[in-house]
Amino acid sequence: MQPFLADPFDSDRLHEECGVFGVIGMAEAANFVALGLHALQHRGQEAGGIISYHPDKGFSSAHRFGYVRDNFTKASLMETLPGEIAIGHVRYSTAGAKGPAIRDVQPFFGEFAMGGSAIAHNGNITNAVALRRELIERGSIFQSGSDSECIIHLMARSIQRSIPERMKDALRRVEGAFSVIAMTRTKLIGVRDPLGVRPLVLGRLAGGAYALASETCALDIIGAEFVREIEPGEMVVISKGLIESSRPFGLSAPRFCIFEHVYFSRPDSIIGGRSVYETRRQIGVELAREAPIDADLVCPVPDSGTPAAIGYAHESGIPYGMGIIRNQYVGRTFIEPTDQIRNMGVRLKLNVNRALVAGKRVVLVDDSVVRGTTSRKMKDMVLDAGAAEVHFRIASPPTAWPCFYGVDTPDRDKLLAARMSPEEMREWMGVDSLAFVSLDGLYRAVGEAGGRNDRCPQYCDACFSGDYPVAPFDQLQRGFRMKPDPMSGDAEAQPDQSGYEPVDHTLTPNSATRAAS
Ligand SMILES: O=P(O)(O)OC[C@H]1O[C@H](OP(=O)(O)OP(=O)(O)O)[C@H](O)[C@@H]1O
Ligand SMILES: NC(=O)CC[C@H](N)C(=O)O
Ligand code: SF4
Ligand SMILES: [Mg+2]
Repeated sequence: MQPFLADPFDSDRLHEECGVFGVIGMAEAANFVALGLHALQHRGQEAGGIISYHPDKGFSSAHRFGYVRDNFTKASLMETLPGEIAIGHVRYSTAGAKGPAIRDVQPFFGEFAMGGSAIAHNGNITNAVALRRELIERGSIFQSGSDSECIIHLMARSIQRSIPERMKDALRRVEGAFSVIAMTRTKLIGVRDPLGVRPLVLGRLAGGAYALASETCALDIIGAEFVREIEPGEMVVISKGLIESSRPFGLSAPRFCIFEHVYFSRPDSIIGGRSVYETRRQIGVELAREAPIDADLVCPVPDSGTPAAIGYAHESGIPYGMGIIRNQYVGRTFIEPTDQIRNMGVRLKLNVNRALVAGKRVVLVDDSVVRGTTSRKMKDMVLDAGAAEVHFRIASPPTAWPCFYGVDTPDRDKLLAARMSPEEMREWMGVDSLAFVSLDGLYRAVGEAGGRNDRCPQYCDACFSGDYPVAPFDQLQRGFRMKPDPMSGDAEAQPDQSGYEPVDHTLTPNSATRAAS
């Protein structure tokens, strides 16, 4: 039996995608990092790590599997992480060993001529396989199977004289998505890729201390004031209470991940000046306008479907109720269950509130459909409980393409929307009606009144549209076929509405990058 297994019941879902946090200028900085990582736990539950620096004791590090609360709360461990500067990482892997491997857990550390440096990366490097091959051929000795380790080796090869300059050199060679927090003996560094696919924010604490975090909810937990987002393509270097900003990359139009608004970020975070909760509620409003239905009750699939269900109920005037109750104690640290328990699937996490749904025409609202497992099982459970009708409303467009930018997505042939039209999905789920918010509706909900600008999309929405803002180099090398560009005149080559074409499904982000390690 394995001591730790990522949620055995959702091995084929979209998984979260790492959280990063750093503090400079606070005594016992590692304790603040532990709190920040705890607030970011939803972004990765596989493992976590913290590195700190103390002038007398040098760099110290701890990497552990499992939840932050089970590891980084023990005084005996936290005492080993002294100093006023520290960074940390919670991980859901997109690369590296298949199965838990402590050597892949971040932050990573490197010793350079001008001193040590540690980095923590959220995102996924789309040319990591190629970079790794090149680096190994030139003599680099990799310690892990992670894509993120390439950054340390590229820094080691740079001829620049300071660590921030070496980071710039390194990151100019890296393609894909990265929000990186780094530290030296005296500096805290934050940088976002030119498209700003993944989030990163700056916070201020009393006495000239600063924090960098994936989301604002992690600033709230330590009482830091939100200052601003790190801009796409920006690097900030914080030292002695001063912040230096630079733009190491050429200018590009930003393409923030729209799925952060739909699902990944916490609803109490603020992204792009917008409350994530309010955006999700607004998606529900758009859904109710686009896909109205005559029904008696609107129920969220908790927790992630809740704000959209509130919006749907408000806009439609149909009463809202908690027809599905989530067991808050279902964790992700189960030991491997027997097949019998595994087959119970979502039943262990979600249960129907029979008294509420019996005899009613129920609208179930969820944030996304990936494999369709949740929706299909929920429909059965709600009907078993005596509901008269079940209608599904989904607060995102059909997820038909894998993410190569830091979200662990199932193989493409397991994505329901890659194989079926919405009507086929409805039939397969066995529900009375099924509707997804349109891409334009989603864009309106995130504040783009005119919807999606197809010529220059305002967000990354590749998992819905197949329009990848950064060509996934390693994947293309391994046979992944992108949807033909409609602007190039090849559009007729598309086989169906979702753009599905059978591809080599062994080449998912994980297996592809893992194969190289
Ligand atoms: O179509 P499927 O393959 O079933 O995946 C979709 C479901 O997965 C996610 O929930 P999940 O239960 O993983 O996590 P949550 O508790 O954060 O909503 C998402 O919110 C959907 O409910
Ligand atoms: N989900 C992430 O952001 C993962 C970061 C990095 N690619 C890793 O596998 O560890
Ligand atoms: S492909 Fe989807 S999940 Fe991945 S970055 Fe783009 S919008 Fe986000
Ligand atoms: Mg869910």
